Amino acid sequence: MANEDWSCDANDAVQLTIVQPGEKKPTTIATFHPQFTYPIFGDEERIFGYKGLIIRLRFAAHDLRSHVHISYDEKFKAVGDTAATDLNKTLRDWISESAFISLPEYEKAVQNDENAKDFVPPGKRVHTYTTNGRNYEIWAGSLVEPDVRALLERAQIFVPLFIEAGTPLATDDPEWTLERWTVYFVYEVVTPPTPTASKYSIVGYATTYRWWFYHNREGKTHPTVGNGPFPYPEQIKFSELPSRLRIAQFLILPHHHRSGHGTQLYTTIHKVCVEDPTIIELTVEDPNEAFDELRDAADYHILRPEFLKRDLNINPNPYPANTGKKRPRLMPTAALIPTKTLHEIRSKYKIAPTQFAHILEAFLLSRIPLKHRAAGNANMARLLIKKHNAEDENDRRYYWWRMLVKQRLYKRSRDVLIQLELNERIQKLDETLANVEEGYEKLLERFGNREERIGKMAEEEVDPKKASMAEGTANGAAGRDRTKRKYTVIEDDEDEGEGPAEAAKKAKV
Ligand SMILES: CC(=O)SCCNC(=O)CCNC(=O)[C@H](O)C(C)(C)COP(=O)(O)OP(=O)(O)OC[C@H]1O[C@@H](n2cnc3c(N)ncnc32)[C@H](O)[C@@H]1OP(=O)(O)O
Repeated sequence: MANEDWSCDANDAVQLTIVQPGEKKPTTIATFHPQFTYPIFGDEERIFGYKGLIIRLRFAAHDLRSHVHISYDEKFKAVGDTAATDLNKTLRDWISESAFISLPEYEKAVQNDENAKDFVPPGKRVHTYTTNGRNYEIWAGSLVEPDVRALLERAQIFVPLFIEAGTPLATDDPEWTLERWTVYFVYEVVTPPTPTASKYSIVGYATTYRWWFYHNREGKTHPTVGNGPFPYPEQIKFSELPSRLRIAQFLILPHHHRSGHGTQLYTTIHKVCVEDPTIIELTVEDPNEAFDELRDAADYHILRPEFLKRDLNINPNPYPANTGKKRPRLMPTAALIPTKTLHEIRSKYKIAPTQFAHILEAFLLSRIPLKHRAAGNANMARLLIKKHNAEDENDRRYYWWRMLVKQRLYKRSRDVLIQLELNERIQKLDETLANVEEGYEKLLERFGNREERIGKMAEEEVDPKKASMAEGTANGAAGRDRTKRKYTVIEDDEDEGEGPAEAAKKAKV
């Protein structure tokens, strides 16, 4: 029989189920398939040797107590070296031994869990919110805490299954390094299904770690080498050194997608950063497209009120009146935008430089009326002739907006660009600008739609508290026409000069 007949799609075969105690035995809250299985079953994401294979991974909704159950109609009888994949062996590398008990034993343990009623997520509660009349809590705890580690160990199987190039954290590292990590758990607070069941039901989680922030000690005295004993007598606490906070893994379970939980979780982590004087900046380790979109929308929501308060806009007349027709060679950046104020805002909100530039550029674009932008069919040929001498001040603003973005893009990729012929360099920069601009237009459209929806809900005299909480849900209806940030030659990565080399999404403790 051909090999294909005995091979099946691993993403279809694996089914994840969230369970909770029921009247007599556990019931299913949700079942979903993984997005990826290549870390477990290889690049082809196929499993050989079974017909009708189902690998069911069960998780208790509150503490993620796990269970592996494998069933199939037929198994391939080994011929020489060709044998069916040893599923028990393969899965044991990823899931703890305790998950390999019999199904009745597992169901009994979930159904009769005496501790479930008193379960509270580990760490401390840092945020609560309501969406669509349902209540949620976000809890955060250090990886040093054993109960945080225990829960994370059970949750980590979701990393290879849902985060591309994600690897589970090593939780057995020394305490001083575990101290750098904080884990955030999102839970729904439900009416317990039975008198002994938990009121907590998992929604998602994120891990963050502190990364040393090198201070540019400009103008300050240089540190000197001391002759004191080493290690230092007073203990250095890594959780208190000036740091960047980096989001490593971020996951909302599929049955809770597009309800605003990711936004709530990100915004909570951001708020914690802003309130912590030892954290200088919030960064993200190798974000994917969906996370980029989430972060852009959330950061835009955070920064827009501040930008509006400061009435930020591009100065359409950056040159002094006596400049005449001759244009100075240098970009008049400081005359176009208030660079000092922007630096203050960025430091206050602790947004990484490139991310801040994205949000600022999108905002400045939004201040130019649509008909003066490419997206509103502005007369580009005319603009490219008239440049900063265009009669209409919004045309001049748009000209300068394009120049500001090009300036940033050029600075970031100077090394690549200077190797190209001038014409090619200009063309690549123009193409990249067009892609970046397209991304901003989409962000603005999504943001506008969302604000409109929220406005409508308020008009319909929905309870105002509910309307604001429902923001996340309202998000769900926005346009689905998405593109990844596209760069022609220019890679636009995080601004983390001395971050660890993370080619893959590899979390290092
Ligand atoms: C640092 C990292 O770990 S990167 C990896 C991120 N994690 C993953 O990809 C794991 C699997 N996916 C997930 O966990 C979730 O889909 C997340 C975290 C990406 C998004 O969580 P959600 O709770 O669904 O996001 P939320 O409802 O707050 O959406 C907010 C905005 O994010 C963007 N967004 C969310 N999901 C997607 C998606 N799949 N594709 C594109 N944009 C998305 C949208 O702009 C959305 O607003 P909209 O709904 O108004 O269009």
